[in-house]
Amino acid sequence: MASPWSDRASPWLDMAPFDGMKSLARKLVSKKKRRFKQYGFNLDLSYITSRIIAMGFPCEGAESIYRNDIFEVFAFLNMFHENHYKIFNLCAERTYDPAKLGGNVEWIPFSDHNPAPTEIMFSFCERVYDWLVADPNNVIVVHCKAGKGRTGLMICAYLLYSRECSDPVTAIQYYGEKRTKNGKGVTISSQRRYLFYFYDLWKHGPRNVAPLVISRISLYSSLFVKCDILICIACNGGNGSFQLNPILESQHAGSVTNLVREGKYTTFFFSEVRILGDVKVTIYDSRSSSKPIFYFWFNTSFMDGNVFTLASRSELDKPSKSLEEDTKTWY
Ligand SMILES: CCCCCCCC(=O)OC[C@H](COP(=O)(O)O[C@H]1[C@H](O)[C@@H](OP(=O)(O)O)[C@H](OP(=O)(O)O)[C@@H](OP(=O)(O)O)[C@H]1O)OC(=O)CCCCCCC
Repeated sequence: MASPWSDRASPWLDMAPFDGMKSLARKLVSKKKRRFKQYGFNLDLSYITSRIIAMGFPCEGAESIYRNDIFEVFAFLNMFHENHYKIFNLCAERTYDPAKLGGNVEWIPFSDHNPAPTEIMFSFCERVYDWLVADPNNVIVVHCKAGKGRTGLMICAYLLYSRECSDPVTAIQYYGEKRTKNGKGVTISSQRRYLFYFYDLWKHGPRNVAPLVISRISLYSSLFVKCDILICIACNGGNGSFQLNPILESQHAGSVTNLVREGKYTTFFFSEVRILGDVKVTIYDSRSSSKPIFYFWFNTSFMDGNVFTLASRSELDKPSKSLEEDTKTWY
């Protein structure tokens, strides 16, 4: 899709040109994301469609050396989309004064490398739709920190909601191509899983929110034979919020009724761990419980059958480099 701007002179050209160091730092931090480098701008920003813009976080001060400068973003938006842009900030770990970007900013904060409950995905799509349908010149700008994963999850949801893409695989591929040079936009496994959940709900309507009981967790990897594993399970009780309440922390006495190790298999048995709605399972090594070995999310309404299996390392979120490719886990 062609970029929707004329060849008007850029006021930004009047500003002092970026020096080599700043340009290099921005390029390196952008990694494989496509940048907007025209009319004197140098922004971590991509047009996904002519009306959907993805970008990295708008910063001030030293961080604007290697990320988007909030004042440059403001100049860009007012040059090409004055009075017709709405910004969605998905970044939980930082924010800014919305007035510095004209004030039309909605904050939907969620954590880096994690999905959003489908209820929040639908609410986002409804607000985007209302804005875009209000005026044919209106555009949306979606960002998180890098403007890649969380941004991609929500933009792909809208591409499905608006039927600009026919299915999640197409949406993920399309977004990946428009946002990155290597086609890798939405790469976190649980973010992709939640996009399939969203698509199922969009196509087939709501599901019954099903409570489940976890009685065992099995892990297959030589790594688990050597370390003491901590398992943390939290869920939101099906209320569609980001607020996850801890249901189980295996280091607490009584949570684990038995632990069986056979070769590379490690199986934890629990006394009736009840879960409902969005569930996050996090596996730690007790010796370094600051950084998980891996984690993942699922929703109990999408559990077809009694076993939830992640059959390879690539299905885990941010897996430790020490996990083999054939790592498995099932519940
Ligand atoms: C001279 C500069 C050399 C810098 C080289 C840095 C090269 C480099 O790796 O830059 C990138 C890093 C990290 O970059 P960011 O700080 O922007 O972090 C990214 C962000 O968390 C993405 O999530 P989201 O915000 O899009 O939701 C995530 O994608 P996902 O969640 O999908 O995995 C991505 O992981 P990924 O890359 O896909 O694995 C992270 O790299 O930047 C910094 O560390 C900023 C500090 C840079 C300090 C610069 C000081 C001047």
